[in-house]
Amino acid sequence: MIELKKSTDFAGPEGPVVLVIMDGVGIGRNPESDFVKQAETPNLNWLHDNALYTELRAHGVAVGLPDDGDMGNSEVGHNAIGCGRVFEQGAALVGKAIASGAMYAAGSVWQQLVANVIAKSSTLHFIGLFSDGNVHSNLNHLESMLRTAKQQGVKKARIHALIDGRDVPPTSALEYVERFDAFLNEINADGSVDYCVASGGGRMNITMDRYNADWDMVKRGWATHVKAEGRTFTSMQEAVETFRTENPGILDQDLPPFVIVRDGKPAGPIVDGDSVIFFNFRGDRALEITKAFEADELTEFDRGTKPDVLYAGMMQYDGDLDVPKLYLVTPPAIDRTMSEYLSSAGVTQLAISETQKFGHMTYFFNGNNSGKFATETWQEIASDNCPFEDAPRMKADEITDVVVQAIESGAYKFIRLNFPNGDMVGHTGVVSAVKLAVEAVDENLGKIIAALKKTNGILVCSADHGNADDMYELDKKTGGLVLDKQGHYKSKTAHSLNPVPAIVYDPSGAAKAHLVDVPKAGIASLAATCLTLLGYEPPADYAASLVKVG
Ligand SMILES: O=C(O)[C@H](O)COP(=O)(O)O
Ligand SMILES: [Mn+2]
Ligand SMILES: [Mn+2]
Repeated sequence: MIELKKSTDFAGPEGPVVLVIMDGVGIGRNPESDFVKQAETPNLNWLHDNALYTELRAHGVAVGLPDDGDMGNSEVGHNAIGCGRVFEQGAALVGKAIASGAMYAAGSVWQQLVANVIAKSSTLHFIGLFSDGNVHSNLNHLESMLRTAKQQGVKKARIHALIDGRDVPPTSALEYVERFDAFLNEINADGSVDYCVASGGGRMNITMDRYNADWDMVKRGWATHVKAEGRTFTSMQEAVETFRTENPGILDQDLPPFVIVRDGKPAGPIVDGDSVIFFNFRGDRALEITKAFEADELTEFDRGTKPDVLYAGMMQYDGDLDVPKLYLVTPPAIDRTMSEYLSSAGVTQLAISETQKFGHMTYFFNGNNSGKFATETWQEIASDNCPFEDAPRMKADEITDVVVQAIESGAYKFIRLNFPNGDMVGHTGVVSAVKLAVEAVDENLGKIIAALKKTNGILVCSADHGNADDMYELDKKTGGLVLDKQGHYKSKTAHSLNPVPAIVYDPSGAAKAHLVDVPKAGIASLAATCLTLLGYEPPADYAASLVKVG
């Protein structure tokens, strides 16, 4: 049984502590590409000057990624914030399991998948994000698995490639296609194996929906990968080039689905007896396609006859639901989350966001577990299914209405919320909309501050990683902004490597909070900060609180 100790310095505020995660709102380094700076943000500006303000690391090893060249992301960010500690995550763990050979060892799930296709002379399929963004997947992992499959006697492999452009530059698909074609040429060269791409499409068009926002994406993915139904091409390169000619300006993430044909037939439908690996390590966008492969009954769409395959995920995606049944790498054992501690102390908690980030504040925040603790209430505001550049306010106003009511009701001592705008609109690359998105967050922050003033609550405001603060491509060598042929800045849709703000505002002053020096502080310190402000002693192994009280 875990236990949270009351602080002897401060009994906690009269009103609630409200943790606001401004998804994708970092602190930019280049004013021209920083659309947080360029937005009108009177509330953030005021907080910067009048509240406790510091900067936190939100990328690389500070959030459990393999190295400091890795940008932050929502999974590792919300895990760190909610769990108060830094755990090595999918990107690092899969890399290590491959390097040590543990992933392929005798008795492993990998061995079961390989044995299945060898025994049945069937096909080993790989579905996943065709990327080296290290957010959901890494192409290095796919290439390692294909090499190992060849060594172990797998004759036929098919790859179903979800084109990225969201964790990597927006129209970079052909760079990955070229790299992978060269890899396939090499691996197929001695004629002993037949490995090729069978289908694919843009990741925001097929397969990788999350949080039940749009199951039609999964339906299209199923038709494409499993049934091999759809528009046909002879190569992935031909598909990408054709779609771009037909729709100039289309981003990779939105590319339509495609099926590859060889000798007039689809190259790789998924059929009875095959093995299937979903090679993304991150869970949010893996859970729905996993359900489509695993569930006996599926109500979300008509799958037709489900092929009888051996299915595995790269990792376990949900520790509470034990999904998927088979997985290649064990995720970090994340225990004693802030939600669990608060629940053990009887502290009432509200978690809220709109659909696109709802699981971030619940499932990710609680360490990739979908179970709810006793004192938690979860509230989801339905997201619109529209291009977010057309509706940059998203549901920020609606989320805030509920939060303000929750603050004023006195029903919750701790409220946590995520405003998706900076991130979701940031991923579109449309900078005029990004500005409006950040302004919507700022305006709603103002309403939350007003409610906290009325109730003597405390605001903790931060972000999980940057995005809107870095909207143009940077030259990796010089760090300067890249220009396209017309001399314009090149738009960027991925997250940034920038730090994020951390703000503590206690309008009544009851906590007598002051900042303490936490060397190399990262966003994991937000958990201990919230616990301190609620009047508790943070657990000894949590990353240090940013404030002292009393
Ligand atoms: O899944 C996504 O939308 C992107 O790959 C990463 O964005 P997120 O980490 O902010 O969700
Ligand atoms: Mn995020
Ligand atoms: Mn994002």
